[in-house]
Amino acid sequence: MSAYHPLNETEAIEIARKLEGVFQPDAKLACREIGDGNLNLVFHIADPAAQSSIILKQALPYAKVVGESWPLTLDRARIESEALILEGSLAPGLVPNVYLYDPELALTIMEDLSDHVIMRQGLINGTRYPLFAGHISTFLARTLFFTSDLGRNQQEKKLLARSFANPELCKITEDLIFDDPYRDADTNSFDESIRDEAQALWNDGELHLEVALLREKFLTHGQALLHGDLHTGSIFITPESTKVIDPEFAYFGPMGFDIGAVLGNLLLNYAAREGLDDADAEREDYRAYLLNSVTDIWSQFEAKFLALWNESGVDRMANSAPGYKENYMRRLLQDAIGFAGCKMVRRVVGLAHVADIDKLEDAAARERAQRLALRIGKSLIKLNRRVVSIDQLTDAVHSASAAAKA
Ligand SMILES: Nc1ncnc2c1ncn2[C@@H]1O[C@H](COP(=O)(O)OP(=O)(O)O)[C@@H](O)[C@H]1O
Ligand SMILES: CSC[C@H]1O[C@H](OP(=O)(O)O)[C@H](O)[C@@H]1O
Repeated sequence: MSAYHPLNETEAIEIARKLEGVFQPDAKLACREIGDGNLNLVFHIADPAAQSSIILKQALPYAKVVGESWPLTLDRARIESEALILEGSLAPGLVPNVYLYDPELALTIMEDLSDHVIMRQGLINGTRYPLFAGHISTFLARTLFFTSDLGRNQQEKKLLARSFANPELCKITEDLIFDDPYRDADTNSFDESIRDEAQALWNDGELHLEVALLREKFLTHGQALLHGDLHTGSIFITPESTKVIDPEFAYFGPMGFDIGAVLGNLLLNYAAREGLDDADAEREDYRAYLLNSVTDIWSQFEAKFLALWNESGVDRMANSAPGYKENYMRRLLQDAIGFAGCKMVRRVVGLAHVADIDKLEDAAARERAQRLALRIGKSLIKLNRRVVSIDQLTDAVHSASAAAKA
């Protein structure tokens, strides 16, 4: 019989106490369940006297945000811990250390990052993170390159892909990002005041073609091992340090999906500022910072990825075919921009929104932010296959902002 059951705080303490080399045997441990995500339990366990602490994350057999009516595999705890360990080896210092994975209880014990803040909250507070573009571009370039056919032996890559099939979590993304927002689905959730926008999404054939093409990529293009859910709620940050958490959606998919997740979530914060009553100059200054971050992330990613390719490329044809690298990087940029747009649309009309917009208390302000996020998202989706430069993203964002004000 399986020993699995959701833990309470006392049980979490007992498990943490057994972890070698962390707590003294007689330590007085305190525990709080702090999970604020959509899926799992997260326990913070600390010995305040010794100033030591750990995080114990346990998968529930269902999606917490919906309840027991939405069963979900416990194997996602294995995927998350294996992905964290692999990412940590490829991008040292950019993910938490994993101390233990227990398959029976579907739990992972990892480094406590409570001295960082969740980036979504940091952006909502208006904090700037000058090192972020450098850190996240390194994370993306190294994890994506070294798990792709460009940087890894292709037979080994196929074997690795077996452990990251992750069909149940992929299905969540396939539905919530690439299908439900474009039809009158039960899972959708939006304010009545923007029903006209939702209906426009359901009836826009040009948009549906682009989303169907991006969905096809998500379904079929096993380019590299993705984090799979790289939004700003999956990033812990300080001005000096960046740590990526929560890769339970990891699978072999199109690289642009991870890049687009980061860019799209920065742009959701940009759109949310439409609803803030900051003095205009201050608001536009922060928006300029966000857009600069977006272009820096892409430029630094491109440079780092190409440097890795030039130094460590394992595929003779890909290394030497004239024009192939340029073609590859252009397709990556196009995918990133298309996926960024999809990520924006789902967070306004689909299940599971973002605090940047939802926490705007004034209904009219929230509506302005939602409409702008949709305008930007749709424009990026429609633009994606025509993009040749990251500047086109910036232009599209400026045009959408200007049109929203007109
Ligand atoms: N390593 C960690 N250190 C400190 N807090 C953490 C850590 N991992 C998760 N948390 C806290 O738990 C919350 C939910 O974690 P997350 O991994 O995003 O769960 P879910 O998979 O349910 O979305 C985070 O927003 C953060 O507050
Ligand atoms: C029913 S899961 C909805 C949504 O939640 C996940 O995010 P997180 O684990 O960070 O809370 C993921 O983005 C899913 O699309």
